[in-house]
Amino acid sequence: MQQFLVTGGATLNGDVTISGAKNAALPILFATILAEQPSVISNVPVLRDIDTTFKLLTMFGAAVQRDGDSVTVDASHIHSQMAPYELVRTMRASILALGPLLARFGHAEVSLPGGCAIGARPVNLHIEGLRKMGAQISVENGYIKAKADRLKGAHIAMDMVSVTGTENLLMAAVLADGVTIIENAAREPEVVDLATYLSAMGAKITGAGSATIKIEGVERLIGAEHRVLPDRIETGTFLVAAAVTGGDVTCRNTDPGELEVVLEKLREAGAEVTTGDDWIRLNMTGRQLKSVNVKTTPHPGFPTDMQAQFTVLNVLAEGVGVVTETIFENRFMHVPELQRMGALIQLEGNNALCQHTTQLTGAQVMATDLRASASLVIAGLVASGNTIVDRIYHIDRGYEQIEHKLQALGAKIERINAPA
Ligand SMILES: CC(=O)N[C@H]1[C@@H](OP(=O)(O)OP(=O)(O)OC[C@H]2O[C@@H](n3ccc(=O)[nH]c3=O)[C@H](O)[C@@H]2O)O[C@H](CO)[C@@H](O)[C@@H]1O
Ligand SMILES: C=C(OP(=O)(O)O)C(=O)O
Repeated sequence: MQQFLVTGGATLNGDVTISGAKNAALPILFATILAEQPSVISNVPVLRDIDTTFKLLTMFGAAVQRDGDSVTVDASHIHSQMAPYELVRTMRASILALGPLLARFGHAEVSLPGGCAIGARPVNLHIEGLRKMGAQISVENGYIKAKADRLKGAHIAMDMVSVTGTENLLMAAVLADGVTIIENAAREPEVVDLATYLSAMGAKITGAGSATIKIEGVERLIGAEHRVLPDRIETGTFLVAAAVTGGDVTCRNTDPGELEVVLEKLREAGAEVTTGDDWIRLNMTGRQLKSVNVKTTPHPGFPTDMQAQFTVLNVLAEGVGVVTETIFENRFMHVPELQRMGALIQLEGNNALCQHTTQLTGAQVMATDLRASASLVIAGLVASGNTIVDRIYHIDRGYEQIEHKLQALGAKIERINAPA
């Protein structure tokens, strides 16, 4: 098992190139299933979740070829519509295979993903939406079994905002017979990116990025080329790392428009943030970090995937910052680990009260999920001495070469093998 060894004290300075967004690349790669011709998807990050997706696509019978950051998927010879538990349990987003397999082949069998460190994460909205479109769905032996000769357009009002739920229904609706309306749809940029790719394939979609999406089903889709949008959460993670180390970092190949709320919070925290078309610079040199209150909500609100990083920021800032998590019921697993590093945090329900902590101290800490791992690395960058972050397979799910990118900015971080 691998670990990160982080030695605190370095100030981050320089440029970092942001990768394509994991949470956009995943649905888009599953959407390639919808066409008989190959699609070419570029700006695909090298990540464990992307490898898992390739394994699933290959298992279905698609031909997947990577050339640099471009991936060609040829789904013309799909022969299996089954996503097994062994793979689904390593990546919840495997549920995104359900909509496209069912829409194109009329049947699909996908393991239930189950809960994870951040919450129970049911998929009832995916199932209810597909049922509304005429699918017969049963859950047997831990598998969702879905059938429909051809899905039918439907009016679906989602009880809660769900990102992958919206994406699954969108991918199902593009080949359905008739018009589908998804109300209370997720408005995340990754949903819009998926809709842009589906439209390039010939889908008829309006309203992506708003709470109501209208889809007019078509008979078939064709292969298309698409460039995945930049990863706003990777961007935000590097910006927080720059802020807490008092550094000056420019994120390149990114999109400031995707993370306006996060940039506003960083300014409120005392950082100088400037932006161009495809870059964001955060300069903290000689400036005082101030605490900020953050409350996670669906886009365009503050993203839950940036909550753990802002928890660390608040611990290091002057004052008391309250971090409120409203999306997931258990997304504070990083808090006990940060407390082991000396962080003054009090948990009260879904609020974390973060008090200024003069000095974090290096410790051996355990990563429990993707963004929790990122927060522990950030804490290690400012802690005294050495921090060892265990179970970094979580971080490898969603951050491309994070140690190399941080090293290039001056951080002292190494990937090491855990003692046997
Ligand atoms: C691969 C991907 O894109 N993952 C993102 C996606 O996860 P994901 O799509 O799984 O998250 P959702 O938006 O679906 O979840 C939001 C909330 O709705 C609940 N819910 C969801 C579906 C459902 O059928 N029933 C239900 O009750 C969830 O338990 C959660 O409390 O959006 C999350 C919220 O922005 C992000 O943290 C994840 O990084
Ligand atoms: C929670 C995340 O991912 P997933 O939905 O794949 O677990 C994330 O990207 O922070």
